[in-house]
Amino acid sequence: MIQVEHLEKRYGDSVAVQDLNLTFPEGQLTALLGPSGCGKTTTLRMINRLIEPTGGRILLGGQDTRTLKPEALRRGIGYVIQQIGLFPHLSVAQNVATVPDLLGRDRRATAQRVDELLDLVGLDPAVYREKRPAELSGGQAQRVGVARALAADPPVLLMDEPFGALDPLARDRLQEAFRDIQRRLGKTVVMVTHDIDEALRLGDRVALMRAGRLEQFGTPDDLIHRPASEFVRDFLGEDATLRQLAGRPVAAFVRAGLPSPGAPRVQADLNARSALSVMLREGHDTLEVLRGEELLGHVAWQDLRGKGSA
Ligand SMILES: Nc1ncnc2c1ncn2[C@@H]1O[C@H](COP(=O)(O)OP(=O)(O)OP(=O)(O)O)[C@@H](O)[C@H]1O
Repeated sequence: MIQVEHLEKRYGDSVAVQDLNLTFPEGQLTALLGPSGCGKTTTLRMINRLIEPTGGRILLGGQDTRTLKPEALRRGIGYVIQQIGLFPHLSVAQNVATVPDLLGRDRRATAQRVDELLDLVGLDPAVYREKRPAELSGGQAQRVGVARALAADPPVLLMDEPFGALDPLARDRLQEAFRDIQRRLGKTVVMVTHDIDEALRLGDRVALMRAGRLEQFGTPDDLIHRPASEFVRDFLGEDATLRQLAGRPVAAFVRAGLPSPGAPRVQADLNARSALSVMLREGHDTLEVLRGEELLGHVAWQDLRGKGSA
């Protein structure tokens, strides 16, 4: 758990972050969202003391981060940025092993862990272990960056626009993979993004900032259905529910029971927003949902409308 209390960062007369108070819950992913220049990156970098606050404090597991040496603090916190900065002269495996090597961990155990992590992020170790960063696509390099951040098994991960530089397809895939990993490993993640879809889709919690202050902190559902201000409502936009539907498979809305005759058929992994489009296009308020050949059940119009966040 990371507690932020009255956090402030001033640069001369200008204030980047102002009286920020919030708690990043343990084992959850919190998205830091907001317009350009609102203080997201500054907040993130104050957590691992790449930037020193000018006021307030941050508690990590109850301990004031100012009482720790920055290097020691950072060893317990993974950090992933958009330009991940892999070492070009080292192999993928050596890149992932950077921190365990630094900590003097057993070589053989580290090698095994590297393979496990490559596997976890969806890169076949036998194929990628010995490659150099220059031989990787952007998405693959980003996966290596995530594996490297996980290598020291830090309880906390800070991520700054980690998927920002990827094309939409690669981004979707890596987002999904990362979400899975995060749930499985129970890491506490703070992720800066300016992408509303990404925040609503990946965040257990979303902290929406505006001009250095916290505008709203809550679940995606809270922000969409109970916006704390006009700013929140405007920022998320009219189609906030649709946005959230886009991030969920139609399978999440399936109910058992007999479908209406002639209902169009869709596959379970189709996103719910597209399922809604199929209903509109076909003029049916029900769809049959299949996984492969198997009928899972059906989904109805009212199950999707207004329930993007249910
Ligand atoms: N070193 C610095 N000196 C002076 N001002 C700075 C410095 N770093 C950041 N700022 C200012 O602090 C404010 C917050 O910057 P920050 O990078 O945290 O914003 P952000 O929300 O991450 O923006 P973006 O989404 O564009 O990356 C901005 O107005 C920025 O101009």
